[in-house]
Amino acid sequence: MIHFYLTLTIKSTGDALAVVESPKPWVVIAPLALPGETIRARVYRNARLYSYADLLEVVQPNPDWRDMSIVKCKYFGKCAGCQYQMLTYEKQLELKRNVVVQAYQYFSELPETSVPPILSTIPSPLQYGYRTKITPHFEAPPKKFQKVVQAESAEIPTTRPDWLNIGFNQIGTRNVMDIEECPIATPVLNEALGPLRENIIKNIATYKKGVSLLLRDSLVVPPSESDLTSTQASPEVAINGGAAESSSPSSDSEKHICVTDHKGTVRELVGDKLFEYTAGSFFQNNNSVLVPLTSYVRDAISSRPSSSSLSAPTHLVDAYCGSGLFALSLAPAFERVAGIELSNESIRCATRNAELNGLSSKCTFLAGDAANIFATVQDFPREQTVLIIDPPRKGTDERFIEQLLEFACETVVYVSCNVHTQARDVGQILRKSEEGGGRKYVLESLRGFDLFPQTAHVESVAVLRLV
Ligand SMILES: C[S@@+](CC[C@H](N)C(=O)[O-])C[C@H]1O[C@@H](n2cnc3c(N)ncnc32)[C@H](O)[C@@H]1O
Repeated sequence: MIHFYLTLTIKSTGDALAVVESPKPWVVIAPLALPGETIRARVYRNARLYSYADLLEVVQPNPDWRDMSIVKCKYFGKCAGCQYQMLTYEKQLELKRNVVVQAYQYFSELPETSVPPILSTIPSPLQYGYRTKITPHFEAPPKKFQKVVQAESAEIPTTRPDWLNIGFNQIGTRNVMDIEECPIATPVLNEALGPLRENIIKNIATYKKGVSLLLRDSLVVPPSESDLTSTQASPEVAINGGAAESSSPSSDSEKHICVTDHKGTVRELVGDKLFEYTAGSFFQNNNSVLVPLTSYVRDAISSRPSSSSLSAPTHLVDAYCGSGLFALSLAPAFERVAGIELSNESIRCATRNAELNGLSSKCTFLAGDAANIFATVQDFPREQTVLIIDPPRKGTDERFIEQLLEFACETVVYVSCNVHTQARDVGQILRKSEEGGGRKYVLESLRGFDLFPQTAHVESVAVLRLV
């Protein structure tokens, strides 16, 4: 393959974009470069409308933005996990706000007047040491090694052989990089990673296939009722750019362990609610920001315009509910709560979590496609009902949107880890709701949450009201 080496001037962040003007305008995407920088890059793949390049050297850094002295990870720049460690945390939050602005500008197809000013991004209380789940992986041993093993003349490695990399993907490739520690993961996951790696190295002869490991941070024991009231997390947040301090736990209920079995049970506290879920199933990966996130959604629901003559909402529908994070965190403020989720296992956990938190009498959880929820909540009073949507990255679908519009509840809160599909869906909801000529949905507020510090990802919360 022939590689093209280029000097590029960067125009945007995330995976940075540059435009080569000659012989004809052409977009090149390079990782980790910042606007205003000049970089040397090597093109390694051409798509129909653009090319991908490796960053070889930052020829002219952007001194206002780039500060390599604050990078905390020795793998930064090679590992695909983080993109923003060279930026101050304030700058990261500002860039994430811009991602929300641009997503609604380019993907919602809404007129500017329908999109409210995007509010500042809510920071994560922990900016390092926050990730409660990591999934390092390794490839199958090479055939040559497997043959030697079969011939029983294998030398069992005591140190890691050169071909064995246990870690995460290298930027822009499917090659695994060897990773011994991950500063964005919680302390207990980093403590567990070393012994886990040693065990794999010692037993590598027994592996015939590549493996994806799972490490999840869990509380050791369910806290007792008195612990639940005394360990309520503060919703306050700090921007200090510092690593997570691992405070010494004062009771068993504050001790953490690493769960590696996909079927094992993981326990987490979010404020005064205890959640248990199966390690292999979905749960948000940054516990430190979950109280600010769920409190924000609760406050946004209740802060209706003073002109509204409606009484407070009494019914909550949580579509794509997982093991009940939003449904159960918000349940105390509602008379009835209904959740739906595709995964049977998550629904089993949501039902159990309702019991654990004494909320069974008002909560029901159903396994199935999200759009099926509407048939089961026809008796909910629409003017007092709130719908929360938190779909996977691909967003929701037409069937769900059709039924949402027919259901026509007063408030919809759309939470998303992919603001681009959220913008597309919100645009569709607003446009279609106008078609009826009666009441229509408006986008009341929009703001990013930083669930993933040091990366380019942002969680977005959109609040829609029927007017
Ligand atoms: C981003 S997660 C949100 C889960 C939950 N709200 C939380 O914060 O923990 C999306 C969830 O949607 C579920 N899901 C995916 N497709 C679905 C569908 N068509 N209908 C219902 N749930 C679905 C996934 O299993 C996953 O648990």
